Amino acid sequence: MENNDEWFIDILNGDFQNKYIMGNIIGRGSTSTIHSCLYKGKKKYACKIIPKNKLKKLETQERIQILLRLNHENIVTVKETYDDAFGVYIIEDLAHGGELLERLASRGGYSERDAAKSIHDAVKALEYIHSMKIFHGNLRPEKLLYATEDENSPLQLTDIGVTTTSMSPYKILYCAPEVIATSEAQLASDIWSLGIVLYIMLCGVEPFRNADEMFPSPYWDDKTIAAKNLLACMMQKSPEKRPTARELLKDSWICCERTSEYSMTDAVHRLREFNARRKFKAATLAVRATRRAIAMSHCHEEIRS
Ligand SMILES: Nc1ncnc2c1ncn2[C@@H]1O[C@H](COP(=O)(O)OP(=O)(O)OP(=O)(O)O)[C@@H](O)[C@H]1O
Repeated sequence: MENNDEWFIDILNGDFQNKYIMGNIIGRGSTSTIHSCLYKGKKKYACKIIPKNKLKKLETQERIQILLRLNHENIVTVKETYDDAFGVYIIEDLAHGGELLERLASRGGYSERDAAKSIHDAVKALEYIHSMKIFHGNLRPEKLLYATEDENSPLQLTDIGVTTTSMSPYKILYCAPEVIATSEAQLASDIWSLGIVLYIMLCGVEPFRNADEMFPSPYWDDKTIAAKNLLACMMQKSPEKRPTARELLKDSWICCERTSEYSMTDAVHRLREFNARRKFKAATLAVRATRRAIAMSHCHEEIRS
């Protein structure tokens, strides 16, 4: 078994506590807990705490090296990392503007053009990491956060390849067919996952797997051919046939060239229901994960004493 005690800098001996004051929990995922934290009494950051028992040492060290190198306006910047016997602590920019679907669902209505603007930001982030041959591997709506509360805030991608991806039924919704079949993701798998996010944004329901009709009535009656064509390309079964992120940046719908400004009020109602269900499922997974982490930390304490 690996000795997890000293992966990087020991948080207890390092200067984490001199620099940061840990604040409230602002988010929970199935592998981590996210706190706000205050740097030198001045600037707020997010601190993501991942228990080491959910990570593989070498893989995590490599991924953290990558994360620290990333620098793009549509990616949440990782500032530094720490670790102690319990976990890895990733200090990153605090995304003040909340999650993508939360913001859309809180609006009275939104258009294909509004959806395209957000997707354009997500595609720019993918183009950047894909150009370095890095894939996200776990792209879902909660990985797309607004940097600020401003209406024109950039959308940012987070959690690039840090956690090991367990396949819960909830996560499978966003997994490309090749990931479900082989558990191996590739660059094109991110394009499929983003396609699912866009599908949900446009009609407020998830795609019906194995259905004959990809765009069933009444959900898709008022959507443009350009939007449907784009989705049909992004969600092709064969990964080789999907457009690359670079190609998507030239797509006229994504670039908002004549993209419809008609307000999709039905979609927003359905999106609110979808979002409530999504939050409930994510919270259930997070509670289970927290219980497991607490049980593990008790074991750890017992072994130490
Ligand atoms: N930098 C950040 N700023 C603000 N909120 C954040 C930040 N990072 C994560 N969050 C919030 O915390 C929630 C959980 O984060 P995330 O999904 O990355 O956890 P996770 O444990 O890696 O998830 P999983 O392992 O289930 O994929 C997000 O949905 C988001 O609301």
